[in-house]
Order: sequence, then structure tokens, then C-alpha cells
Amino acid sequence: MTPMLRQYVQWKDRYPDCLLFFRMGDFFELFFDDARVASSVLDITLTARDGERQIPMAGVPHHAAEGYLARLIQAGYKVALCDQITEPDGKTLVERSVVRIVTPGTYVPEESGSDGGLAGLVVDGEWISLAFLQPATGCFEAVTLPLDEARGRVAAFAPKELLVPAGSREKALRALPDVAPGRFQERAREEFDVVSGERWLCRRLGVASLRAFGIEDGERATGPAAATLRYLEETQFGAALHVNRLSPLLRQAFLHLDATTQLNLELVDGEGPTLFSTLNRCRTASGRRFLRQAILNPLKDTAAIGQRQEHIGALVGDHPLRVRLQELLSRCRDVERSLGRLSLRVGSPRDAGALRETLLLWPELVSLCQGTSLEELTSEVPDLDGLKERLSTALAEDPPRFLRDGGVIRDGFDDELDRWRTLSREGDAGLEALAASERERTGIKSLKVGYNRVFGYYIEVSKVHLDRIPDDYVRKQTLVGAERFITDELKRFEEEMARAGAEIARLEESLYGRLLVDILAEGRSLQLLGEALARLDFEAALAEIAWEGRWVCPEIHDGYGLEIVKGRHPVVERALAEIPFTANDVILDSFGERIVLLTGPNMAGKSTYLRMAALLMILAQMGSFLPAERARLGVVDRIFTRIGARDELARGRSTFMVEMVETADILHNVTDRSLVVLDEIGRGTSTYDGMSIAWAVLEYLVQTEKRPKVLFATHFHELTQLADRYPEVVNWSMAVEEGGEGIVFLHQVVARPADRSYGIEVARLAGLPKSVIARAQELLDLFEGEELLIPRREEATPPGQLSLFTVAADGLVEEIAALDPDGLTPLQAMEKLYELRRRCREVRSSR
Ligand SMILES: Nc1ncnc2c1ncn2[C@@H]1O[C@H](COP(=O)(O)OP(=O)(O)OP(=O)(O)O)[C@@H](O)[C@H]1O
Repeated sequence: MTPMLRQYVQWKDRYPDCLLFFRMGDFFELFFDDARVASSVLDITLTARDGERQIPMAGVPHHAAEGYLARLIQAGYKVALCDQITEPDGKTLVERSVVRIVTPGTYVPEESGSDGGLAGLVVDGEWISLAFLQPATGCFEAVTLPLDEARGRVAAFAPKELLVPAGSREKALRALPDVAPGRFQERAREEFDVVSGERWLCRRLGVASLRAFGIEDGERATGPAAATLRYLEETQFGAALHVNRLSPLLRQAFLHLDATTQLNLELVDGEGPTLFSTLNRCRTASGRRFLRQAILNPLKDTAAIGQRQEHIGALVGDHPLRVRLQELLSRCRDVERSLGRLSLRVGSPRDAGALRETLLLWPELVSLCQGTSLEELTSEVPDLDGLKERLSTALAEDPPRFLRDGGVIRDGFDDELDRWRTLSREGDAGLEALAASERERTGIKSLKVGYNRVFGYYIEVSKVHLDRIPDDYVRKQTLVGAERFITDELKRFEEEMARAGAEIARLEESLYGRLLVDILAEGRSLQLLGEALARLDFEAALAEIAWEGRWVCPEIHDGYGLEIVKGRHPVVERALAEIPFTANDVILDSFGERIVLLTGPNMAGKSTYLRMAALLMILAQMGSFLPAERARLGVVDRIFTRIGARDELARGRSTFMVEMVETADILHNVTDRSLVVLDEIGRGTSTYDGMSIAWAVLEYLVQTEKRPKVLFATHFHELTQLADRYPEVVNWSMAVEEGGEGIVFLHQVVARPADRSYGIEVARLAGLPKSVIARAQELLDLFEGEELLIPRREEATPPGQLSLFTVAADGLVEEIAALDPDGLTPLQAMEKLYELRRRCREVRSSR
């Protein structure tokens, strides 16, 4: 094994869980298994280092490493960057050292979009102590939560890596079954210790007690918080200075949306359009981050909601102000990320340039907001004029991507640098003069003076003129048609140039280093600037949507009633585009009619209505305006949803199991202030089981001491009787019109139960073969005629007696459902019919 490979193996042994990027000149090389992985993930050629092809090797160009890194991180790998730390001299082995570890959770790439996110957690019975750390922005939060709430938080933060104490991976997996198992990382148990963690955090964040940030002494989440910050600093090989505070994650402040609800309502992630994609008129990446978090964490405090409403109102009311504000924002850069990248030492001079650009725009933004309610946001940002001045005078107009490319510091900023630069620039002219004088001296007109990276400066003379060269020319290199020489004068010139180059690089590095210190010294102020920009961008985006769609400002209060008049679904309305969306009311009151039982055929718009109600509630508590005629809403503390059928076969749960688990969660956790949205409970099982469950669930929601507001869509008509029994329950339905051609959906909610199911009409609309429709109609008439399966309203069985629907009846339903009429001869069909009738009669007589 060569000394270099030995060096490689030594480093690889220290970082066995990482792919080792080993710097060799202009390339990062990977060897052995790492090379195989990189070759397949990155689709790069797998070569071999040695003659016998025993050592697989793959490489990526150093200057393009970022792009390759991003793809490996995306695929879930960790990468250790082993760089050259001494200059190659061609004789001794270059020293190398791992300078950075890039992991999915700590990654902060040049472009936003695939930023990492770290979580640390300790599961303790029914509780989880959690810390979230956003490496790009330095946002660092901790909290201890009950399991179900923690799941919602983890889903909202969507960490790329979760750190857990050694030996507790399985426990964490069970507690957070929605997280991909590969994201968990075990770390030493001591790192999660609360007492030493708290002490370490205090030292690190420069406070006597974490109470300075509102964190109680002995808060269990300080253990995972310390482990998380340590991990970030360990992988980055230095202090992450932009992480300068640990905030308590205030549970009480936000409307809680559990992980299922976040998915069900397609808030930020989904295949089609989401609430996020609909609202996203943000002009900056930080605005988009703010919007995402605002959707997942709607507020509960009416004053805080009111403040956002006021700002949005100011921007809706003053169109030119909003347009100008957004125009300025679109030129602002991502201050939080640039600061984060510079703090983590992965930033480039361009990040410093981004800060300058934004600082230069800021005064205009401030004066634009002056005299409006938005002033309260801009006035929270400390004065950053000093830094702006410094960046303007020191940093070059168009800074390069890497410090080593040179040209980072502006001309005129530093006398010494200017002197060397002048010398270097004059060198070009001097070189030309030297060439001219040599041409004159030798009489060789084609004589050239040039430079290359390997041989340095040279005088080039073509072979035909070699007899004319002077004695002091020393041969340096032979080419096909020419020879290259050096002279004492040229050598002196070369040394001078090399010195100038080295001095320029040294000075630039030191001046840029000082500039970085100045930037990081203003870290907190820059974060406040970033936060203000994000918030302004978010509010302007919501104002733009509100202005465009003529949305209205809802009245938010601390009472228990919800009243939305002529509300529209913000996402579906846009998707429908040409077709007008039918507006509907939502009226619920914890102390009045608080349970709406919604019936109507499939496709009539039940799901859309339920989702609309939930989304409008979220919008309202985000501080947004609403697509409605008017609204008066009492704040809700949780929105529960049980919507749609999601199979989780991978987790060994059937659709019905998922449905029941989610329903159980709802029934256990509802409060007076909850909004519960249930769509087709019991759909996933046989008719009678399903109906019985739906009935019992609804009764529970009526009778529970808590008084949640409930929207309950069902196709079990039998349930509509409950409205006669309980004053809390009202029957609403989706109106349909029956015409000659079949039914027409009006998508209008009306205050009466649906007359019947219309299932067959919907099947006809869907284009089922005519013969099947006709047969279905026949069977339906038969069943209704026999009064067997669908009890009439007045005959419906009271809830306690639903078990009377016998197993035999259930079996019959299944059998009929499984019938394949097309596979029967007419005779067989007749026989089957008689048999079914006989068995139905038996069932009836047994009731
Ligand atoms: N208020 C409305 N205005 C206009 N179109 C609507 C409205 N509500 C629903 N729609 C349209 O009707 C389609 C069906 O709506 P939705 O899925 O809500 O029906 P559903 O009653 O829940 O049906 P299913 O029971 O089959 O799930 C939607 O995709 C949408 O295009």
C-alpha cells in the first residue's frame, strides 16, 4: 500500500460511517466501497487506482464538489471532507485532514431548498423531550411534550436527522412511527444528560441560566438540546456562532395540528396543490420558510392574530405600498441563511455580498413602512449602518465564489493591498516591455514571453531562430517547434510577481477574515433583520392573495362559536379556475348546534366542504384574510381530522385500522375548543359494522362533557335520526338536482338531510356499463322492496340494538357485493335471485 493510501485508510477508519472525500489535487477521490457507492448514486465512472484493479476509485472535480455532495446527502449519506492542508511540493506526502462532515441534518448548501434540520430527543414513557435546530438559520428550540403532540411537532419541523441516546433507537422508532428509520442516529448517552447539558449550554450561550431565554431550570429538553448543538459543532469543526439562544417552544401559543391532520388537509406537502403552494406569493426564501411554519403553527392569541391582520389590512388597503414592498423584497437576499453559512464556515464571499445587498435595501424598506402599522416590525431591527458601511467599502462589487479566486476586497480599501495589486498589474505591462526589448536585442520578431502554471515565466523562440539566441538564455522546456528559455531578468520578474501574488492572497485572507468577524459580531442584529424581512414577505404574500381574491378580514374572538358566511375552499377554488366555486356557510356553536351531520351522494362536495371549514380556520388563526363574505370565529385549540382512506400497509395497518386508530385518538383528546372533522367514518368495513361504529362515535361526541364542534360527513342515512334525538346535532346535506339526464351536483350545503344515496346515479355518471347499472337498480329495488338491508327512517333501530343486525345479514351483503352478474347465465342468475330472496326472508324473520 502506498503512503498516500495508508493516509487514506487512517482517515477512513476514523469516520467509518461517512463516505470519505479525499482531496487529491483538483479532485476529491473515493476508494474501495465508498467509490462503489458514489459511482452508483452519482452515476460517475468507477475506475481503479492500481494496475491490478484491486482498489476501486471514483472521483469528482473539487470545484464541482457541492453538487455531488448535495446528491449524496439527499440519498441519506454522510460525507467527511478530507482536504489537503499543506501545499504539494512534489517530494513529501501532502498532509491531509478531515475539515468538515456533511450530514443530512447539518447540511446548508449554497442554494436553499435542501437545507438540513436536526432534532435531538429522549423518549420517556408517554412524553418526549425534544430539541429542534435549524443549521441554516440558527433557530434553536426545546420542549417536552406528550407523545401525540410531539409527533405533530416532529412532522412540522421535518428533521433530516434525529439524535437519540445510544440504545434507544427502537424506542424512538416506536414513538415516532412516521419518521423514516434511517434518520435516527444514536449518540453517547452522556450527551443527553440534563444537568451537564444545561451547564454546557449556559456556558456556550453565555448566560448564567437558561431562564434568560424562558427555559425552566431542570427542563428535560435541555439534555437533547445540548446533544444537538454539540453534534452540529462537532460536524462543522467549530462553534456555530449564529446559534445564540435556545427558545422554549411554547405549546400553548399555537393551534395544534397533529401529523395526520397536516397530511389530510394537504397543508404543506402533497402531490397536488397544497395550502402552502396556493398562498406562496413570497418573494424570498425566508418568507417561504415563515409561511410554511405559520401554516403548521397557527396562533391562538387573539392579539397576535390581530396584529398580523392589521399589517395585512394595511397592505391590502394600499396597493402601491404592497407592490413597492414586494418589489424591494424580491431584491433582498436570504440574510438568515447567509449568516448561518458564514457562521458555519461554509459560506462564501458571495454570502457577505448578499448581506450587503440587503443592508443597502433595508433603509428604503424602513422608510416605506414608516407611518403604517408595519413600522412596528421594521423598528425591531437594530441599526446596522456600521456593518453596511464596512461591507460597502471593503467588499468587492462582485465578490467571487471562493476566497482563493482573489478579488474579494475592493480596490482602495487597504493601501498595502493596493500597492501589491498595482505592482502585479504593472507586471503585465512590464512583461510586454521585456518582450519588446528582447525582440529588439535578438532581432527575432516572433519571440514571445509567456507564463504557464507548471513552468512559470518563459521566453519562447521557434526552432528556426535558435541560432540567434543570446548566451544568457537558459533552456527551460522543449516543445515540438520551439524552445522556452529563462533569463536572470525574467527570473527576477517572476519572483516579484510570485511575491505580489502571495502578498495579495495573504492580505485578502486577513482582511476578509476581519470582515467576517465584523459580520458575526452583528449576528443577532442580522437575525432580527432576517426575521423582520421574512415576516414582511409573509404578510405581503397574504395581502396579495387577499387583494386578488377579495378575501375578507375575519373577526377573531375568544368565544366558542364559528360562523363563516359564503366561505370558499382556497385551494380547490383556484384549481377549478374557470368553474365558479359554490360558496357555503359554516355555522357551529359549542353551546348550540355544534354537530353538523352532512349527508349527500358521493361527488356532491362533502369532503371539499369539510376541508374548507378546517382550512379557513387555519387561515384565520394564521392572521390571514379569508375567501368568504364574512366570518366571526372563536379561536380553536386543535383541529382533528379523519379524512380519506390512507393505507399504511408498509406499517402493517389496513385502511380500516388506520381509520380506527385515528378516531380513537380524536375521541380521547377532544376539548371544548376543538374542531373535529370526520369524513365517512366506518367506510372501511362492512356496512353494519361501519354504521354501528359511526353511530356510536357520533353519540360519544354528543354526550362527552367536552363540547367539541364537529363536522361529520356520512353516507349512512340512518344516522340522520340522531338530529331528532339531540339538539346539538343538525342535519345538513349537499343539494342535488334530479333532471332527465340523471343528477346534477349543486355543491350547495342545505339545512336538511339528503333524501337518499344516489349511489347508482353516481355510478352511471362515472360510466359503468349500462347492464351493470340496470342490474344494480334491480337489486336495489329488490332490497328496498324487501325492506331488508336499508331500514326505513321510522323503523331505524335504536343505537343500543344495532347488534341485532345479524352476522347472517352481513354475510349476505358481502355475497351480493361479490356477485359477478356478467359471469352468470340468465338461468343461474334467476336461481341466485331466488336463493338470495329465501335467505333474506330467513334473516328478516329472525329479527
Ligand atoms: N363548493 C363547490 N363548488 C364547486 N365545485 C365543487 C364544490 N365542492 C366540490 N366541488 C367539486 O366536486 C368534486 C367532488 O367533491 P368531493 O370530493 O368533496 O365530494 P364528496 O361528496 O366528498 O365525494 P366522495 O364521497 O366520493 O368523497 C370536487 O373535486 C370539486 O371539483
